Amino acid sequence: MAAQNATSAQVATEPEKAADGIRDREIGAEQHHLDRVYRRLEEKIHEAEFLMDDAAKRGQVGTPGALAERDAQVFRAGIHLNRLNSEFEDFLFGRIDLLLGKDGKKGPDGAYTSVEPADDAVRDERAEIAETLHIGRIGVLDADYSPLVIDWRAPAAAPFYRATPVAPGRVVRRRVIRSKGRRVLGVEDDLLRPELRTTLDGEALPVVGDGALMAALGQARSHTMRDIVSSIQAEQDLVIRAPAASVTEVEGGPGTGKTAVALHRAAYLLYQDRRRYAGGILVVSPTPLLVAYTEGVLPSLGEEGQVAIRALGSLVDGAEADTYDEPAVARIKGSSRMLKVLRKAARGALEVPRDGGEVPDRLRVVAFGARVELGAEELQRIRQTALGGTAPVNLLRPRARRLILDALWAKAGGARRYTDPELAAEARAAFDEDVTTEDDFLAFLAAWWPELTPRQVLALMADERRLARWTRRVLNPRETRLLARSLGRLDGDGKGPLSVHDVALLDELETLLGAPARPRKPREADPLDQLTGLEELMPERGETRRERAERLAQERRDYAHVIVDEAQDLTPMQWRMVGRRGRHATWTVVGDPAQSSWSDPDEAGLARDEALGTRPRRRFRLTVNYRNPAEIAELAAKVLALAMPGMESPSAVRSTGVVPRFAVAGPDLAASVRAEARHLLDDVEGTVGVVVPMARRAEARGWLAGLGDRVVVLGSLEAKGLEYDATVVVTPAEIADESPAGLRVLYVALTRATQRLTVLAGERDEPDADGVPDLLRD
Ligand SMILES: Nc1ncnc2c1ncn2[C@@H]1O[C@H](COP(=O)(O)OP(=O)(O)OP(=O)(O)O)[C@@H](O)[C@H]1O
Repeated sequence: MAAQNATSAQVATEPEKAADGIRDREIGAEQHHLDRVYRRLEEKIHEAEFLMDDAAKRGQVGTPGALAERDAQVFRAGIHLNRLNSEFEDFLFGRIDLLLGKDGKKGPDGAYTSVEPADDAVRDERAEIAETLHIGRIGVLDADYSPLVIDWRAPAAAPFYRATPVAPGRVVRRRVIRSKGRRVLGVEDDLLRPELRTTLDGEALPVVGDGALMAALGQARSHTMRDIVSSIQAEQDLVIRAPAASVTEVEGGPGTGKTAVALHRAAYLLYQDRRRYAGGILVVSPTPLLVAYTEGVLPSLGEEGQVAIRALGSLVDGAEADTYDEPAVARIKGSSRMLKVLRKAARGALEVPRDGGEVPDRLRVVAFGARVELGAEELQRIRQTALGGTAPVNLLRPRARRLILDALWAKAGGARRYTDPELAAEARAAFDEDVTTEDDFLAFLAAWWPELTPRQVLALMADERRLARWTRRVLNPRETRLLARSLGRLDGDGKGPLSVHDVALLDELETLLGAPARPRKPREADPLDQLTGLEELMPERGETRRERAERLAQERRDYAHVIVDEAQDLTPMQWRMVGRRGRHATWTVVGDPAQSSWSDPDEAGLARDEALGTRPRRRFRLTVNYRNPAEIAELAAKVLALAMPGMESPSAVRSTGVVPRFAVAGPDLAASVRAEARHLLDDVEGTVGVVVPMARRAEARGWLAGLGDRVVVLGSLEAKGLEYDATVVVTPAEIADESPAGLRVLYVALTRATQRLTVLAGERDEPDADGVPDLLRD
């Protein structure tokens, strides 16, 4: 049998030989073009180097502006060549052959702008190719400014992605070119106007291969995501190039390319309006695993540094959370009810003694040679008045200080002593000076109105009795207990492991507390201050109020565009956190309600609406599943029907002919998982993901030791957005039972594989004789 195969592989038929000949010729043609591109780039570098050299030799020849321009040219050319040589394996990846355009107008990239062909471009099924464009990751112009390569994001490249046989526009043939370094390795063609196959210009237009998409989808997966720049599909391209105004919302099932599209959109926006977006695009991702998986995509598109990809647990500076609360706790922490609790906590924290001390209930000072005292009630009243403002608690401290001085001044009878306003102001200034330089007063203030950090307040919430005062009428006693217990991980200063949901609470507290004031720089007393009584409200460091506002805004980071991936998973509190980072931003929000692990979609929807504000929204839907073969998608659809009855699943674009495997775990679950993972490692070339219930995540880490780094184990919530050549989904019923959104989490787990899926049933799955779990039977 093997010998027979070898023979048939060696002897090619005549048509095969002819096809090989055409393929070689076409590869040769593309190689020729690529060589030309490289020659041109080298030329540009030499040109730029020469200019620089020349400029240096001639000293100050030319204006400084011209010299800077030359340097910039050298710099740009250098970057081009560097990228070409090192980063971009397939720098030049596409070509379109186009009919004559309707109006004959050309755009800035030298290509015809019209999408539609001229009326007489096709006559009696004959036509001429009027234009051939090569598409690449960056644009290159020839010496005569004709386009050698068009940037994939340029308008002229759009037909490469948008043309379909139903609406081909001017495109006759679309070609994907595969290359490595400077060598063209292959070409794959789609003929979009099959009627012109043999009649173009009187000659055949050769068509090679089955199209690039299938080739891309069949490739083995690694631990990092690839860009899809050479095979973006029309419905995806519409999203990528949607105008940036307002909010772009994208929904689509698993594997429809939402993440890929969102990242390509970031690159597109930067290309479109670099000035506006440079340094200001934030991509919010649900997990650090997904950040690690996707962060290589933008550099591969030539965009590095301008886009911040952050996991929800790392959005707040200094916090790096990747632990998960148990579902019941996560539900409390994520709910918008927490806002009320945190508001009370931020203010109530002032009343909690710090560092083993007490909150003082009286203030005694000596001023003008007399003792003046404020008692508990007076202090309480002052606190309430100060807290009457809506400003953040730390920023109300100067107001409280001022109110105390006022009260002391009144008590000391200061106001009565002077009738002349000028004298009164002077005396008051001296009084304030006396009081505020007393150590006792400073110690009192530090204890009575301490500057609070978000972490400290969070830690204070770990005391159940105290927390109960802040959760009254908002959380029930059981919820209060769960919340307090989960925060017990933190020490008195709030140090300790944070959960992903804690981070949104920290961010909310930061807003409620305000940044603690910086150490004051002693400054000359301004007589006007005394008169207006405003000095305490003036900011530190000699900043104006406006400067301070700007500094605070900058510290918070306001982005120009915010992309939210897996948006269905954001809790209301997380929406508030993300919303604060995009108050003036345009947005791209991608997600799939069917994959939501949040239990109350309506509550999250309201928070999302609030974060996005009243900006107009443009909605898109992606309908094709590029990840899962039909056999896997079909199985997952059974869970979808249970999780979200009536929700349509996306149609899978390919099929492998291999149905999912069902196995039943033996008494030693670890051994069963290992055996299944091993099987799959033999079956596929790339990665294997083992998805376990969250509760088994810790124990499962040891199960696969020694199997190599192609296989990874992850908790069901961590599987979000990731994909593997093959997956083992362990004990589906346990995953489904783990939280109110468990069925949707299971749907996510079942849709991670690009080739093979094994379902390993446990006892709770009630497998039938074929090992099929109850949940997955028809
Ligand atoms: N046009 C395309 N060409 C080639 N591959 C594609 C294309 N669109 C999507 N893919 C591939 O399909 C897979 C799924 O894409 P992606 O992860 O972006 O989907 P998703 O909608 O975010 O999925 P999920 O909702 O499950 O997280 C990826 O491997 C991606 O590279």
